[in-house]
Amino acid sequence: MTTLTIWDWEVEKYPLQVGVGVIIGGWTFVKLVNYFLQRSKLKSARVRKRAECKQAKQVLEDQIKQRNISKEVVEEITNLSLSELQSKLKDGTLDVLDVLHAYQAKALECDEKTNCIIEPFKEAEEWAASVKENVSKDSPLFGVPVSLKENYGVEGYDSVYGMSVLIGKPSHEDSVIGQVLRSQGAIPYVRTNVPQTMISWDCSNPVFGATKNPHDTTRTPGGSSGGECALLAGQGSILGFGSDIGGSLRIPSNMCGTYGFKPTVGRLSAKGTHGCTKGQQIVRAAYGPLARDVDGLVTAMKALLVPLMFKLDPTVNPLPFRTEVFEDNRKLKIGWYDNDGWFTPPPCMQRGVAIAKAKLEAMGHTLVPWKPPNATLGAELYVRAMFSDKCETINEMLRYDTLDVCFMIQYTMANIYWPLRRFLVFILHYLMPSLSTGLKAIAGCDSAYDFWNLAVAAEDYRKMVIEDWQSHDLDAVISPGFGCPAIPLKTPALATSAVSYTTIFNVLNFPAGSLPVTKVNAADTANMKDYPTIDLAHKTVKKGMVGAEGLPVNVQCITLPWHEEQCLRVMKDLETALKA
Ligand SMILES: CCCCCCCCCCCCCCCCCC(=O)NCCO
Repeated sequence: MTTLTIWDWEVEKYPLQVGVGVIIGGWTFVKLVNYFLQRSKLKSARVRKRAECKQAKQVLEDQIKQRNISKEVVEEITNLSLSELQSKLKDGTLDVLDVLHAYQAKALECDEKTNCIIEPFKEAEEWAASVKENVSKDSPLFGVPVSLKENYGVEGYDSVYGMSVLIGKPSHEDSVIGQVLRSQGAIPYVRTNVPQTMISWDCSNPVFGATKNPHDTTRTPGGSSGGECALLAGQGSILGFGSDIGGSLRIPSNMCGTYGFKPTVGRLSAKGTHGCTKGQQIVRAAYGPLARDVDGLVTAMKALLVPLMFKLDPTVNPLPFRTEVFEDNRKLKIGWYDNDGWFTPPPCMQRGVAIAKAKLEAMGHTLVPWKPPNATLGAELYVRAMFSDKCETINEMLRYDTLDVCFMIQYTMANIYWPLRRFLVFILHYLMPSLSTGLKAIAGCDSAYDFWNLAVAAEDYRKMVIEDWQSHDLDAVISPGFGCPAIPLKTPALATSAVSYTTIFNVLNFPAGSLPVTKVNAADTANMKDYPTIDLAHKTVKKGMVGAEGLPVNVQCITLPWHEEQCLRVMKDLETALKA
């Protein structure tokens, strides 16, 4: 009888061991093969998607060449402000198609420099023709080209937000905001890039690559609506739309020197938009406009707050734009702060607030020091809510995907094995307290009971901040636009703590807008020598400030929930004072 041997084992002697070994080996082999097959499937999907989008851009570029539109005309049209453009479209000085063609050409030029566009809409010409035929010239956005962040659903187009698994799964209908925009005469013409998962303030992903800042292409444009703001800052868009669950309308506005407005959740419709935190109801995403001036934001809000939106999405508050509140010229009491006590912003951000404060005072408003109490609790609640599912939704979507550098730190922190997490939380508490707080909070919730308690804690925090605000009798508050100006590409994940300046108003669900007030100057960078380097985030910002001269610096204006018009009014006052 022959003896079956594996290596030099006699199988008959160890049947159990061999059996278990074969099962484990076979299972591991099948798992590994499956893993590599799934990864290669996703890689092919990415390659295919990139090629399709490149091809769509190429087709548009060829059309632009054929149209023979001069560079001067493109500049002339794209340099007009929104109100100038609107009046020229209305009185017929400019034709809807010419305006569209100018913006298409300018958008491709911006894309060349910053990689801000995912793809143009193939139907843009058709939509423009339909606007000319069916929409009244008196409609607020008649003939205005608009850009959309990639997570706005558009029938027949994928919303991928850097997750390869979402490639080839197109939306079946347009978002409500998209539908209302088109009914008001707007023409969507391009969709813009975002970071993987959109839970990042950088703007890169393995499908479409990194978007760069038009002011300095070695730096981030911010995120997650980074493609939108890079395009606006390069004059490749006049009006864009994005989303904000932690600052995504305001952070890239601050990095690119553009204007962004986050309304109260439920003021504008979220129907037909996409994201990977849909089931998380403690901090919800708000949708809003991005523009080149405050008038652009106001025009967009007015155009959207109409009966059609309330009909298409009856879950939104049916409150039309209150022009009387926006135009009110009563002098206001405005709180200000330049350090939230959680993350120290560099001197340029504090100077931005000082400029805004002086300008608003010169307009007759009263400015008093105030900041949201307990910013550390605000940051903790934010991170726990965002990762309350222990990152499982994202883990599932990213299982076979390539992880982008913009999400790597969040992913790693969320997935650390619990004994190691406990150990690190304990050690870091003494070395880098804010990192320790973040690491503890990002562990999320252990049960539904835990989640309910988190919801109660967030509610109590909102109540406490509102009471404090009201006890100071404030109408509005101004703060730094973010924790820092644009820092080099790939470094934002190392400075995640800087998001406390924007995330707090998502936890609170207060309307907040961002507008440019100044630029980083040589004195700001020289003053960095005293900047604290207490943890990785501060160190990253300090390093990132080298060579930052000339970058935009924004401030935020904030009001209580549903007071959007008052928030925009403060922004308008500040813009007027700055331009005077
Ligand atoms: C606030 C304290 C941070 C401590 C570090 C812990 C890591 C937590 C990671 C949280 C990152 C949040 C970034 C948010 C950026 C903006 C996201 C956004 O608004 N997206 C729009 C989606 O529609």
